[in-house]
Amino acid sequence: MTGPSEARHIVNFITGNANKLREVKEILEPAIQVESQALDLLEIQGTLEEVTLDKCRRAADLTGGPVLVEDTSLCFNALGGLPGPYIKWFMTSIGHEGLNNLLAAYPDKSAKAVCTFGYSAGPGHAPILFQGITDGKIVPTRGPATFGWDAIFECGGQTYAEMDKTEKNKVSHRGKALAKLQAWFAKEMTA
Ligand SMILES: Nc1ncnc2c1ncn2[C@H]1C[C@H](O)[C@@H](COP(=O)(O)OP(=O)(O)OP(=O)(O)O)O1
Ligand SMILES: [Mg+2]
Repeated sequence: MTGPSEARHIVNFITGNANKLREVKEILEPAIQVESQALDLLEIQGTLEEVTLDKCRRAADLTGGPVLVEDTSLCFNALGGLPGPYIKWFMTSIGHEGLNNLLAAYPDKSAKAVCTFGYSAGPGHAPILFQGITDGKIVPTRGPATFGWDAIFECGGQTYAEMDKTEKNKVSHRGKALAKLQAWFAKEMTA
């Protein structure tokens, strides 16, 4: 319960991606108010967790305050988890068709979409991670190609691009990770 005298939780979500920001707002608001700064944070090489931890520390140092960051990976099981955190560069360079072609040599088209959020209370505070994973498979493009690789990731018979927003947020890697973050914030608020 939030009374008029109680401060509502506000997060400063640091991202350069407007679509991510829209999804995060759709899921978290109104319970958690989402503010944002569009900074292009340097991303290191490493595991999904290492990439987000480093991104979160960098964002806290740059803004000097509490921050939320997120990193999205798309892991092909036949390729030992690649492209993983490097999906953005693969998307930009070879696109939907190229990503499908990468799997042409393998019967296994299964993939995992992994979303890792990092929250830090500010510079010097250890980031806390919240991860969500959705299993699916890589298919030729279906649905409007408006957000990254949405149109080639199928789960439950539909690609992310074919789902309506509410439906996608319920099953998506981002929705699952944010459910964990919401539960953590709810505990913090009552602590
Ligand atoms: N739910 C999604 N559906 C489709 N594509 C997605 C989704 N989430 C992220 N992507 C895309 C956007 C990027 O090309 C790539 C993830 O790279 P990532 O570094 O996490 O994002 P980004 O660089 O665009 O934003 P940020 O500034 O938050 O790092 O996957
Ligand atoms: Mg990025």
